[in-house]
Amino acid sequence: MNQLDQYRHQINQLDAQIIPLLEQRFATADAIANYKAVHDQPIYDPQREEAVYTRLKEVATHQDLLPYLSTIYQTIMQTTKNREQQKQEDLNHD
Ligand SMILES: C=C(O[C@@H]1C=C(C(=O)O)C=C[C@H]1O)C(=O)O
Repeated sequence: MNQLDQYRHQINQLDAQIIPLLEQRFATADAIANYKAVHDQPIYDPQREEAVYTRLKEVATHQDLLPYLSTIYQTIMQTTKNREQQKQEDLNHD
């Protein structure tokens, strides 16, 4: 294996850890969306999203990566909300 292949192997292994964690995050967001539906609460919670960004700053060990991590979290949270919205619409149309 040349150096490039070794690095890519390392990325594959990291992705194999990240993907199941993202799957768990979506599953937990499903549970939250169900709770919110039962308790008549909106899917979007800006205060909670601010708290997620604050925690990101606390947890990140490479502060120079924060803008990039923030972009990733924007996408994760937007995707989560889109998915939960879609699931609710599907349920309402059944
Ligand atoms: C999952 C939630 O719902 C939405 C999605 C969030 C997320 O993906 O972290 C955060 C806040 C909400 O806009 C939640 O309220 O915790």
